[in-house]
Amino acid sequence: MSEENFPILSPRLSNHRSTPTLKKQFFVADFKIMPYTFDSVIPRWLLDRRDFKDRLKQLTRTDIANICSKLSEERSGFEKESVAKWIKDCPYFSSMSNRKLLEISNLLKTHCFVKGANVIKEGEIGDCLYVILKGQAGIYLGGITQPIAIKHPRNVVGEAALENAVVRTATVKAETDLIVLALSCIDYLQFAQKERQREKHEIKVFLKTASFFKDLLPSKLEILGNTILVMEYSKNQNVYKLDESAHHLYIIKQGSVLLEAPVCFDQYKKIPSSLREWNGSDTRREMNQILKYYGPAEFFGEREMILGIPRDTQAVVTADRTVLYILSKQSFDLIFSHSDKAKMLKNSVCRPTSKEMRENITKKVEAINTKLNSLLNACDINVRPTDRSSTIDRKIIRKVTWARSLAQRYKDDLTKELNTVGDL
Ligand SMILES: Nc1ncnc2c1ncn2[C@@H]1O[C@@H]2COP(=O)(O)O[C@H]2[C@H]1O
Repeated sequence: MSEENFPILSPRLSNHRSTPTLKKQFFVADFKIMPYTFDSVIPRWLLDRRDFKDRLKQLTRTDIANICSKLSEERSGFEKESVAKWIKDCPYFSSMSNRKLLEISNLLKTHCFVKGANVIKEGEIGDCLYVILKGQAGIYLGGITQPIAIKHPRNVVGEAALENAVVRTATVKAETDLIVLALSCIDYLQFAQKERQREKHEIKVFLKTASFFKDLLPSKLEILGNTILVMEYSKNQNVYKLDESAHHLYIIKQGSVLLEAPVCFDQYKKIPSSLREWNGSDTRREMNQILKYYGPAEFFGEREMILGIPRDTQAVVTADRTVLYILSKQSFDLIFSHSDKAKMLKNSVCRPTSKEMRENITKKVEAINTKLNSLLNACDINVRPTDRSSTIDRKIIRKVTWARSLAQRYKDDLTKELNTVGDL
């Protein structure tokens, strides 16, 4: 939600002295849902201040938790609208109509969990779903100690059991102190189920735009649409890391992701130990080689899952608010035949061998080093007056200074390039 669209929530803000009509507006807003926005009452210069923006965000978030801890009859129209606006920003609810969002937001109740507490236990019957308001929740499968995913605010957990009428598919743990908004199973069935079915239909239509999924049989597309989970990621968040077990395939709904592989290589470093002697030692360096960028309607993560190996690449989100559809291995195996998987493997991004990647990087490093050395030579920074007894020519000093600064500038640029060579 952009700051301009933040509803007015804080009573402290309502006492703003420069806006005498504000009290009246609040009074009216309590009876009628009115689309007031911050920038209609707070001066732009104040809204643009970073500390003010941060405080505003904090207040808004806390207030959502406060509003949802009241009984629904005790919430004002304005408060209901604020919660509805907040959940519209969650990918799970984003396509619902405003009227529906208002209905649902009125049913949400605040729950708090301390760090380490179980929010959901795998195998139990699902009685509600949760929208994360503050904190992080880890998803754990079958007693594995490492989470298969970490969910952040605006993500939903516990929807799968309600939507597919199955027991809880995973354990969800509070990774930090956690504030969530709960929607009970009964309320979900009565108010959200229909909208979710419509959304699932839209997911199926979207999946048909993704290569490989467009030719799927309708029955398989049905399973795909019904079992797929949606999750939002922020920029630089890892979708998966190296050596993790491969449990999922990911389809990009919006945003972008890059796939990279680490390359280790030994560097021989020489350090002078005396006037004529050098000591050398091998140091191990690791660089990430970018394999591919993925955008909307593309999918990734299938290769290791099909081969049954741990992740030998890592996937990193490169755009804020990237939304991914997640397909579990179980559903994947149900939908795709052996020949489908073989075809997928053939089309999947070709991961160069470590040797190839090493050679590739070494070549680039050498090219940069050559460039650097020729630059330093061209600058001729060791120029000295030939006549030892004469005083050093001022012109030469100036030339040396200039040449040195030029060399330094290029050296800095090239060193930077050298450090990021893995990204080339
Ligand atoms: N692979 C996954 N990725 C992200 N979230 C998951 C995954 N598997 C299960 N979950 C979430 O964990 C929840 C456990 O309870 P549910 O099965 O009701 O709903 C599940 C999803 O919200």
